[in-house]
Amino acid sequence: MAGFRATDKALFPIKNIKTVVQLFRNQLEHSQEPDLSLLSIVAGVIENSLTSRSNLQICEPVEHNCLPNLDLETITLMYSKFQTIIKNAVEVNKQRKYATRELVKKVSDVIWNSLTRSYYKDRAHLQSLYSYLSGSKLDCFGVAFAVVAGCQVLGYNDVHLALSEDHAWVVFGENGSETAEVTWHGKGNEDKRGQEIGKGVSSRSWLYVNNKPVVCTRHMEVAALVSAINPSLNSNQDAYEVSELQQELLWLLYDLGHLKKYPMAIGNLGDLEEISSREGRVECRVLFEEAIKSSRSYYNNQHVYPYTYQGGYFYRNKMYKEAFESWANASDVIRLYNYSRDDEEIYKEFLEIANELIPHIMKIESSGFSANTILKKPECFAHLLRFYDGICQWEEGSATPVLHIGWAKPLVNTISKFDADVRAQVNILCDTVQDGAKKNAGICNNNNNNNYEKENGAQTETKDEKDTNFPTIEALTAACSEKLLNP
Ligand SMILES: FC(F)(F)Cc1cc2c(N3CCN(c4nnc(C(F)(F)F)s4)CC3)ncnc2s1
Repeated sequence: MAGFRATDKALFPIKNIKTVVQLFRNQLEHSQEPDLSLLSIVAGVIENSLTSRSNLQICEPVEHNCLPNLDLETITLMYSKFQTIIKNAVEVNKQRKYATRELVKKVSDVIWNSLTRSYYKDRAHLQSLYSYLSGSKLDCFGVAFAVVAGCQVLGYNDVHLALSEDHAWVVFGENGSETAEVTWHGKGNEDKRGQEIGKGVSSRSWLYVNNKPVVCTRHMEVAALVSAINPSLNSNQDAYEVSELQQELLWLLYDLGHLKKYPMAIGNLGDLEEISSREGRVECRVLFEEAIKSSRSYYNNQHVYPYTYQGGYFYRNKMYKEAFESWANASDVIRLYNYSRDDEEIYKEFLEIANELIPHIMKIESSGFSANTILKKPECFAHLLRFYDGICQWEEGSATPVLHIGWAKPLVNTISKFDADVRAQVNILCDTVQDGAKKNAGICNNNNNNNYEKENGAQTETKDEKDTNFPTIEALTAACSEKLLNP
């Protein structure tokens, strides 16, 4: 059983980040299960006290880093409150080893029905059990996490959190073979709580990552709650102590091996390292590469965010050719999905890259001051075509259109910045490979070694490679922009 043990209680009152890390280390390294409700309450109290307006002025700097006094009393009260809510509401049939769908649905109902009637669901700091216990508010992730923590309280250690890039649900039963929705997704969609995860059209949507979710162990559920810590004070400031705590805890989880199969958590750590790097740690660029390797190794390269984490890093550091390659690799992931109305988050991601970031790069690069401009590099043109082609293919076979005229102007603008002699150096080698879900004559750069290239056999080559009896880039560009201009 998990639990709030004497060794943990001895750490209170907690006055600094080092002691919080020690509490997490105790829980993670102890042979028994880490206690999700205890750790979520502790993380939530710290986050909320350091990011809420009320506390700003009175946060006295206790020792060098200023944490509010975390006393045992406060934490124990909330910890027992959660136990009581769950145990009083759900009678447990102790004969059963595994949870049933009814049990999971019942725990979800207890959480669901105790939430405040209506509140702004996308607000920050609504992810922890502290938010649930002190304000009866949770966000979409928070509900799923609370259900898993609730099932842990009841002794069902088969119930685990399953995470896609924009949704969360649970797995349970023998070898976690059963799945169930336990929370809502997006705005204005009926929740599907209790149902098993989409077998229908939604299974081809990015939202369910082609059934390659991150299925958490207890330790990875701790990584999820740490990843969900939100240090933001407001839209352009972070509470320093909260992001420092998050970074320390992510390194603890990293060192213990619990981020190996969790690309987004590695990406989160990469972002924090870019902002303030730790002595003696790998540099953030390596972390972004590790997140990509993790997705390729454990999730059949079906996740997009590892590439957009990396692309964002390259973009911020003015490494534009590398950014184009990361974004083209992200596009190679999305091309195999069908776009559905639940995929707005990733749609916005690609829209921002195509219509804000790439045009911004083209503006800088064509201002004539960049000596070794990317506009002279055929591989940059190849990456861009692969990027756009992936989005075109994402749309193919989807019930919902992706592209509209708003995409065309930036696209044509971007492509036309490359001179004909540069474009002519890019060959499109296409062979249409009938692949279960999507035919394609896609473009992919022969530098990326993800399985897409092997599966589909389409590459681009620069001039000095094979000869050119293939449709020229002009033909493809014209076709692509033709399609865009006359959908
Ligand atoms: F559970 C849900 F529904 F919330 C889905 C999850 C999201 C998410 C996450 N995120 C989401 C992606 N995210 C990104 N931040 N920047 C990103 C990139 F565009 F730069 F790639 S992606 C922040 C952290 N980080 C750890 N774990 C999870 S589980």
